[in-house]
Amino acid sequence: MSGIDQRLWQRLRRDFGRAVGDFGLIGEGDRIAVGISGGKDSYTLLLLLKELQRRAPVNFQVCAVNIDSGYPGYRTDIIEGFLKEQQVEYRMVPTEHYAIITDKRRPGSSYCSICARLKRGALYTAVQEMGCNKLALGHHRDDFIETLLLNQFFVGSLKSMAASMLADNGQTTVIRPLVYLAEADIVQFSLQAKLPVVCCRCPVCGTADLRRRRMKSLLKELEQEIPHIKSSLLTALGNVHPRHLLDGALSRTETEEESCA
Ligand SMILES: Nc1ncnc2c1ncn2[C@@H]1O[C@H](COP(=O)(O)OP(=O)(O)OP(=O)(O)O)[C@@H](O)[C@H]1O
Repeated sequence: MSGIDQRLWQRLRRDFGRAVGDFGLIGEGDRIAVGISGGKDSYTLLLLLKELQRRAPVNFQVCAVNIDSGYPGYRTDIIEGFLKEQQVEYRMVPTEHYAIITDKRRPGSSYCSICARLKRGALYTAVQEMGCNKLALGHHRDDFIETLLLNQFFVGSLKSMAASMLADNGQTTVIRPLVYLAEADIVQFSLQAKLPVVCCRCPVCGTADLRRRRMKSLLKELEQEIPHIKSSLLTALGNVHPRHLLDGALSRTETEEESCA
């Protein structure tokens, strides 16, 4: 790609390819819809999938889908322009989500969680209608780590996200091929590639998710002292020792010797 630091581009491709391989994210004949929000992550995801398509030994198709939640000022025209330029099959889905949320939301309930739930439903429907078996989302390494911390700090649960998981509709496999990509690399790439990033324009855009922002700043602080903290936390997600947790429902297969490491 022109105008891009080649070492950065190689790193993104390497991390992306490693995730695809480690989690078996793409198979022969897959038809993958990329959820495109107009943000840096999903644009980058689309470009990396297209790049992989050119050199992968397996044949798969890539298309794109955008859900317009109906917030005034959301520049879907810019998103559509990008998708046209990329010569990718796409679907723009207008919805009444904004009106529904305004109408139905109970005082005190989270704006973001209702919006996300409606969006997810619309995405699954569109993906089915487009004949796709997979939906690719742009969550990256930092999203995984922050979600892990958020669940521990505020929910009392030990979980993050899956790199590959069958959706609740029982039909669509949701994949997250950016799991190994550092957000800082995606930011750099999006600037160098001049990606046409747009904001969703929801009423809480930029002010919501104070807790996630706190996790970000906490990790940044800790990184001064523990430079490898993010890679260690991500590794921890794939290195679980059920016997050393307190959930009685987990199988107790680990030996005592392993548990003393
Ligand atoms: N309006 C939308 N239409 C289609 N897909 C979406 C939309 N909003 C979010 N997604 C998908 O869900 C992923 C996670 O959404 P989230 O709102 O957390 O965005 P984000 O972390 O800011 O990422 P991005 O930079 O891609 O917006 C996105 O990367 C994208 O793949």
